[in-house]
Amino acid sequence: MSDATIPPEPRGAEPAGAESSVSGLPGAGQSEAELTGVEPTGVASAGVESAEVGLVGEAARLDAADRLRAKRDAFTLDEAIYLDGNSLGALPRAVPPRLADVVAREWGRLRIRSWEESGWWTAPERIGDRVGRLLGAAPGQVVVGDSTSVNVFKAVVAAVRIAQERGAHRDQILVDEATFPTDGYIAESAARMTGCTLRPVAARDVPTAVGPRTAVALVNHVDYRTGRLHDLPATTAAVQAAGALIVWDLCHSAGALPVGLDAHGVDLAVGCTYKYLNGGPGAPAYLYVARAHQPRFDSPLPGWNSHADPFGMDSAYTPADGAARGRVGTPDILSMLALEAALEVWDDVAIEDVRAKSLALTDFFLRCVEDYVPAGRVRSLTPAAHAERGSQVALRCADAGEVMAGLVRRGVIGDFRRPDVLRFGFTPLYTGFAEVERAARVLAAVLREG
Ligand SMILES: Cc1ncc(COP(=O)(O)O)c(C=O)c1O
Ligand SMILES: Nc1c(O)cccc1C(=O)C[C@H](N)C(=O)O
Repeated sequence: MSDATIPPEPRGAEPAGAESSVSGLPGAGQSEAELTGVEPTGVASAGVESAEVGLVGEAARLDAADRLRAKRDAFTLDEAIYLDGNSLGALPRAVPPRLADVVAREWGRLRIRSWEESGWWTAPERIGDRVGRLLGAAPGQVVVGDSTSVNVFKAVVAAVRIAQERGAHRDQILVDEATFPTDGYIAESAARMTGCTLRPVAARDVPTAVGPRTAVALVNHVDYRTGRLHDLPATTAAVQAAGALIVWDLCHSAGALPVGLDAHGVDLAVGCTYKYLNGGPGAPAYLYVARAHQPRFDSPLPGWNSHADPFGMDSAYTPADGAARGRVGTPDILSMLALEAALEVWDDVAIEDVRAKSLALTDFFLRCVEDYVPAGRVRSLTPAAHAERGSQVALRCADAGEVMAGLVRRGVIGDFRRPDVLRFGFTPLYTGFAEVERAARVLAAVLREG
């Protein structure tokens, strides 16, 4: 980042233990007016400044009380304020040495022996169990591999097949109408392949839209655009009461909040590992098939890796038992073992603590935005109610593209979703409250400039 600049903390704010926001940054030494484009003597500035003093102090107190604070050291981060972990999580420090060992020793020296001696062959299920723990799934139900898109395909087609065994009249797939596009595209193709029709409905209306003709409902746990958290227990119960199956896309909830797959009796779920699980760009995704469905899980992609005896090289397909039935072809070992190393950071972390901090971070950001940002410039699309909020804040803003570019220039990394959404993701393992306050302060400065 060549020109990361953060408006200085207000005079009088000396947060004990808080990181310095300016020293060492390219913006250090510039006046507030130079950084923000606002004269500090202005009326608005004076009002904002007194609010800042309180919020800077509060951020310091929240950071000091944060039980997850030390986890930040487990990641490679710099002076930029990284609020894009809901797109690509930061690099865990454990990954580079582990990958170096995998390449030099396991691949370089052990070569083909590593499939067995280094545990490569069983990595999809082993790492699946590790992901499963964070999703509330008992061992043996999650397999890691492929992309989320591919796992959506496997899950939806297999779920339709199970539903149609119950009754051939089940010929509708419900899909969350605001879904991340890939789920919609794949559900549409799955519908054509299985003789179903696709019915887009709002996620909150799935419980009332589901009926005797529904085979499957495919719903996002957290909406990628607004950050709205959908009601997984109630939606799952309603879909199942109608005799259909539910498939949840957990991309934006895994690693951010408790999901409770087993506790809520979810049928199938998919998700990626490169967001809050920090598995790296293109890290393998996962597929959860509840144990009760595994014997009937009829994969539309029955590759040799999911065969009961892969090295039997039999021309007839016999599916493996358990989660391995969700495998397809040779696992992407380098990415998979990078993910395994990335997951070590979770070993002593309770997802409930992560959720508590996530809500505190998003609450605090919303308050700072409310206090700092000129009235009427942004509107939050993210629900205020905790029960309806994931781990991101989405702000509607007319000139969102330029505003996000301005934020990134000043070292606040969020993302822009067309046409008018500023998205800020909060990763409790490495995001601090002082950063949140500074991000809101920079946002206000960029908006005043604009
Ligand atoms: C909800 C959701 N589903 C699916 C995907 C994409 O899946 P894939 O990993 O196949 O690109 C994303 C993000 O890219 C997403 O946010
Ligand atoms: N998967 C991504 C990629 O390969 C490039 C850029 C962004 C992504 C994303 O994950 C986007 C993300 N799912 C979203 O919520 O918008």
